[in-house]
Amino acid sequence: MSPTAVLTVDQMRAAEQAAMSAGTSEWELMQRAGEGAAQWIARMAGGRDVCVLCGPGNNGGDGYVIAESLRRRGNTVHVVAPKEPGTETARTARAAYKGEVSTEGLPRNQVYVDCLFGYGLAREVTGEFAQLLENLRDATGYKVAIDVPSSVASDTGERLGPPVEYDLTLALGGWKRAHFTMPVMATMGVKRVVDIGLDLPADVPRLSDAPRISAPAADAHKYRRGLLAIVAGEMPGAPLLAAESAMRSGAGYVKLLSDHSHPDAPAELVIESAATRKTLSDERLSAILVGPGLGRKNKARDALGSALEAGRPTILDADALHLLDPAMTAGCNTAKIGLTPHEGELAKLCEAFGIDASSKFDRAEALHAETGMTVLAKGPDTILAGPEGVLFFERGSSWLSVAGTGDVFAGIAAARLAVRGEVQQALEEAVWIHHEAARLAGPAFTAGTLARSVNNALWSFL
Ligand SMILES: NC(=O)C1=CN([C@@H]2O[C@H](COP(=O)(O)OP(=O)(O)OC[C@H]3O[C@@H](n4cnc5c(N)ncnc54)[C@H](O)[C@@H]3O)[C@@H](O)[C@H]2O)[C@@H](O)CC1
Ligand SMILES: [K+]
Repeated sequence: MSPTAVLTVDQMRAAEQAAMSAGTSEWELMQRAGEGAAQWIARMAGGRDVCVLCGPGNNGGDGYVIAESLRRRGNTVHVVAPKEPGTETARTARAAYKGEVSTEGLPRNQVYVDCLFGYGLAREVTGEFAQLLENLRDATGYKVAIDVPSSVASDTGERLGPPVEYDLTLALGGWKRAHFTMPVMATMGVKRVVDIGLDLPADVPRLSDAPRISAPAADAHKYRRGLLAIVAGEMPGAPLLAAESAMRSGAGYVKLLSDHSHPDAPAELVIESAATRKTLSDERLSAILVGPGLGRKNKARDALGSALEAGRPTILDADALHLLDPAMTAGCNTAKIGLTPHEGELAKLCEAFGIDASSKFDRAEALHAETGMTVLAKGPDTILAGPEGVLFFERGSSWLSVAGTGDVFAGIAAARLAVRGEVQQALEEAVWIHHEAARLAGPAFTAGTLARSVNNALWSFL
């Protein structure tokens, strides 16, 4: 079992099929899933009454196993099932449940366990099922989604029925993509995987694990710890913010290449005149950041061209992503380049590189596959596509939705690249550091406060 694997419905079905071919029956898998979920629910419920909503498929089957397990533990259990089970295994589970079943209505003030639909949900939820989900949405009580919320498509996170806010979501056997896709991932409450003993594939997208960040070597000096050059442009504020966060992300030396006067710059930031081909070809440069505040005029295009020509490990953000096209990257070692687009920039890049995909996941994956560049698709959900595969992330603070946090992120990413040298590792670390800095910065922070929280965020990963 690889607990971080994030699977499509087809991959999940294949893993279950493999277990069944190896001799474990579907009923055995359902019992493991239901019993595993019931252990969590029993803990959360204490002695409270539990209401289990059962659908017509195997997700409903899990519900009957959960209901019977909780009934045996002494909880008062109500099952609401508008339809009789339609699969053989769910019928077995139904027969094993020794309590009452009603076809409609929702008792009040319960611990609600939603087993109407799992990954088999294939179309819009209507009729009595939609009514039940609306009742569940409006009910007061602790709400648990089994496997996935019942109105959500597992592969895409698409909403196919009334939205419900859950307190706990128990993924059965492994994560599905919907668990890390906005906006539905924000409705799932605490998320946990219930292990049912499946052998999950290793070559699939996975959930990022917290990184380990090393302190500098005992004999480190500023160049060995990484020298980062930040290429400024038209607007002075954004590259300065990126520099503020980069200086606190572990690199030994951060230079801002800018013709602005920067009266607010901290004394420890080295500011040199604007980037030229010559300054960017300095062999000591461990990484280059281009994009924040760059502008989109000819001068900006030239600066980007010089940075790409230098061939150093490079992060491209903001305006650089608007200027980038296949002609500019031709001849570059794209394995050294990381892109950090938000949604609009990702769409623009896909247009420039001729990629026809619509979901964030597909766009990020295809852009990496097409160009060789590593793509960090930012936003309230985050997808990283690079040579090591695709990574999903848990959500960061929603206070990050303020101007300048992207510049702060770019600074962290570029500094980690200067330290690590590997683009995908640097971007993965940067997401964690950014989220942790946001947590430490508290509510309603500004980008400047966020940038100044970055060094303390590193504590969590040492
Ligand atoms: N296959 C296995 O080995 C295991 C499956 N498990 C459970 O099985 C679930 C998947 O089961 P199923 O594939 O049976 O599918 P689901 O139980 O998710 O639901 C699909 C059922 O509902 C119907 N349906 C789909 N969309 C509908 C709609 N909008 N309105 C009305 N009916 C609709 C389908 O025709 C099918 O009967 C998983 O999410 C998980 O909970 C677990 O028991 C673990 C083992
Ligand atoms: K469900």
